[in-house]
Amino acid sequence: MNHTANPTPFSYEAQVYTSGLHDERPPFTFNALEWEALAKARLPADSFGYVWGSAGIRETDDNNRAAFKKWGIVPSRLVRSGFPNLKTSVFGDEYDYPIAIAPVGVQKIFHRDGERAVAKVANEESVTYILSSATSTSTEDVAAANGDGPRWYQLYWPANEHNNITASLLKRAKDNGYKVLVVTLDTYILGWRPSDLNNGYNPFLRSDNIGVEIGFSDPVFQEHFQKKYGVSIKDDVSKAASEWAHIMFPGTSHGWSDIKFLQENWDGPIVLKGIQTVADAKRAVDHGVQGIVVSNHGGRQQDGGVGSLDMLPEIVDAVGTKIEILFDSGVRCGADIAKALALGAKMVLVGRPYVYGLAIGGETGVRHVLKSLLGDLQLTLHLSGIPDVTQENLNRSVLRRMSH
Ligand SMILES: Cc1cc2nc3c(=O)[nH]c(=O)nc-3n(C[C@H](O)[C@H](O)[C@H](O)COP(=O)(O)O)c2cc1C
Ligand SMILES: O=C(O)C(=O)c1ccccc1
Repeated sequence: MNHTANPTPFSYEAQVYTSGLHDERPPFTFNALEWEALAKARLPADSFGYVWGSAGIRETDDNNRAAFKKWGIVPSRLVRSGFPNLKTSVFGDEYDYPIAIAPVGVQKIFHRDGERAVAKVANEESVTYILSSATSTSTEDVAAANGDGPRWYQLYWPANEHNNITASLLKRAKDNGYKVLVVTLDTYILGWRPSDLNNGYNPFLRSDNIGVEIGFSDPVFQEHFQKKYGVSIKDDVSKAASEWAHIMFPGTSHGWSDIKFLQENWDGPIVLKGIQTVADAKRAVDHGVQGIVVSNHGGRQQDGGVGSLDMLPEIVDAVGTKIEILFDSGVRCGADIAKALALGAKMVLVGRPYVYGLAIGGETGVRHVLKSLLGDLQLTLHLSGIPDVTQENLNRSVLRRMSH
């Protein structure tokens, strides 16, 4: 199937300059590094702390950014190509753009329109939407907002004793048109995050229980809760929220042999998110999954870690011909996306930038961020003489490792 709704060449800057002639200004800055500060000015301290937060003293987060700066793009001249084609092919399907909306939970703490706004804009801009299973909007409502847009489903994986709940979550995702299952492996418990610890803030345990919608709307979880406590969810909402939080984040990891259960309960591609070593990438291949996301969760889980991009080349060298490799953590601009693609990623997940856009301006903000990143990516490739994002044209030969 082709997820290609938008075949026309992309040129956001041309649109912006033309509008400028009529005194129309973009909704907010194009400087991607200023989005964080704008979001901070808009949000309550605890929700800003939640999106900005990283583990420990933020070394992993810092290393994520530093990793991009170790590579420079070297341009080729006199290349007669038009505006670069950004289409990419993953798991046998074609997608208009090589970026996806990273799964981010509890989006209503950033804007009242939350996941709905993001899913709607993702469809309009033809960007793949990955729904977090820790969201403040149900699987079904997000699918409705996303319409015929490309969408994938991210699983926080309940412990084996709750396999019936996992099966129900997967069935709902399948029934609602989510094509790829992304299983996050690095977050069976939340990391040590000083910003949230300072605020005593866990979005699951807030009084309005904003991050538990997928659980509360799940018939198998409803039944489980009723059976265990003898009351319905609405009769003891805070107990139900804490029960759901413990199911989603059981505190201990699954093992590799548990992957089989997911394969038996999902008939599309399965992607493991959070891989950081060659050994694990090889295990993923051995266990027959279709893809991995080289990711350290944006540095939010384990501190003192390597930059996610630092690990990408060796993982691509080891398993790149056997499995699809996606990437996230630290992506902030078009050149970052180009570097991750050049190092072998098929698709790049964007996290905090679009959340900042959501916080700053709801749908308009998300649209501006996506268009900016794609416009920047496209011009960066164009001016580097790179006609498209296939490995044939966008590969390590366009990068130089810098000495600093
Ligand atoms: C506020 C927030 C919530 C997140 N929630 C989830 C989630 O529910 N599931 C998941 O797999 N990853 C989650 N992530 C991690 C992202 O999917 C992604 O790996 C990370 O944001 C990438 O790093 P970046 O923010 O530096 O781009 C979350 C990240 C943020 C910032
Ligand atoms: O904060 C996160 O990184 C995350 O994955 C999460 C966990 C629980 C609720 C929402 C997001």
